[in-house]
Amino acid sequence: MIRFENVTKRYPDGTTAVHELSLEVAQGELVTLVGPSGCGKTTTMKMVNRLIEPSSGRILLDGEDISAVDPVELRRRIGYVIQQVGLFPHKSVLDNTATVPYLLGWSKTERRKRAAELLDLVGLDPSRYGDRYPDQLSGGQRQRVGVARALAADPPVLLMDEPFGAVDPVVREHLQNEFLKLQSTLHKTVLFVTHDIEEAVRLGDRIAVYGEGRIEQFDPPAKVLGAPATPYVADFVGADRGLKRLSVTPIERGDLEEPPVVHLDDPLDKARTRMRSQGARWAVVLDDADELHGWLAAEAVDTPPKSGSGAGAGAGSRGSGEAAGPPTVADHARRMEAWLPLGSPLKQAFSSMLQHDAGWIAVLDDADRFVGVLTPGRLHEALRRSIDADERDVRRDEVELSTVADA
Ligand SMILES: Nc1ncnc2c1ncn2[C@@H]1O[C@H](COP(=O)(O)OP(=O)(O)OP(=O)(O)O)[C@@H](O)[C@H]1O
Repeated sequence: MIRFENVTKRYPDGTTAVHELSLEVAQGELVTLVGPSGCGKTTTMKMVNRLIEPSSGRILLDGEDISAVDPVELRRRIGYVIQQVGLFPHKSVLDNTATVPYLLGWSKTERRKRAAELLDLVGLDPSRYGDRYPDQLSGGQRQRVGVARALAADPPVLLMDEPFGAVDPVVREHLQNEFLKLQSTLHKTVLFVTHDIEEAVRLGDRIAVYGEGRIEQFDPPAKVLGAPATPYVADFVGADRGLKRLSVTPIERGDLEEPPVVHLDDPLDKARTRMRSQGARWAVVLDDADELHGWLAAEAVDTPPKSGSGAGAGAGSRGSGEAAGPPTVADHARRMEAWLPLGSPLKQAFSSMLQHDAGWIAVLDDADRFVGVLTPGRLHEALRRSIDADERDVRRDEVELSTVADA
């Protein structure tokens, strides 16, 4: 979708901001450009909407050389979001959002309708915020208006230059998550500049790590963290890259343990037999609808209270007024709050274990069915697996490269 071919930008004072850059961003892909201040990220980005012209090389958009496209027409196809947002202070939020539809000559009704839709999309209620002025918004809300405005004419391409750079870390994380959610439905082709490696890792399908004016590595986040291509990249991603990697490695089925599973209405004897036969100290408890209820500890099963005592921490404990039958799992089951969907990052699993002070967390599939549990040991193995996979990839690349070199 966006293709740089040997693009160089030399400024009149002799500074080479970008040197022989070749890079391809696929349709619907989000590529983050990350690197220290002054390495040429913004220059790269501004060459795509022709705010800056390359000194040599060419840039293709959807196969078309952009140097032949009228810049105004080109910019209609490209949404642009910058750190200082650049909202018009004397215009309402609704009118700011409708800037591009206005320039495109849409009727007032059409523009306002579209602007309202977009404000909704970025999480701002148009009836509450539409008539406000930018200085009546928080920094995070202004950034949202910036994103809504960039999306107004539904451009296939978005350029985002440190769009969340000016807000505090908590708001930033919130905006990043919202943006990811938005991107998962809109599938724009996005070039996203940041100097924050955490942000690059969290958002990017692929990351281009810039050294001075050139790309040191262009790979998916897990690979940049797991197998930095050069000492420069290793240094840039930081010594704690193993930790950062937790946030880009998803929980897979193969990572999970399968503890004994019992149901709330199972007799305790049956649960005991099942747990003993698997040598387990606990079992996962499901309700009638096969949904996760919680867990059952072996101690509770081993030393059951006298029948009919109604003891137990479980939400399913029966009231004292009921006829006392043989004890069931419900009498002793405990609620379990620590669960995550399959595919969640390992980091979330780790933080959930800490938050709930749990030695494991339950993992559910898309339909909320229980599939297994992740334990600290399995989490470590999952991390190891993803590092090993990348090392294998790197070795394969080396083999391919040397084969090409030998040919
Ligand atoms: N108009 C200009 N004239 C001369 N040099 C420039 C001009 N604009 C940028 N530069 C230089 O080009 C290099 C790359 O700048 P650029 O703004 O692309 O970097 P960046 O990676 O986006 O930095 P930052 O993260 O600080 O925004 C820098 O050395 C900068 O000083």
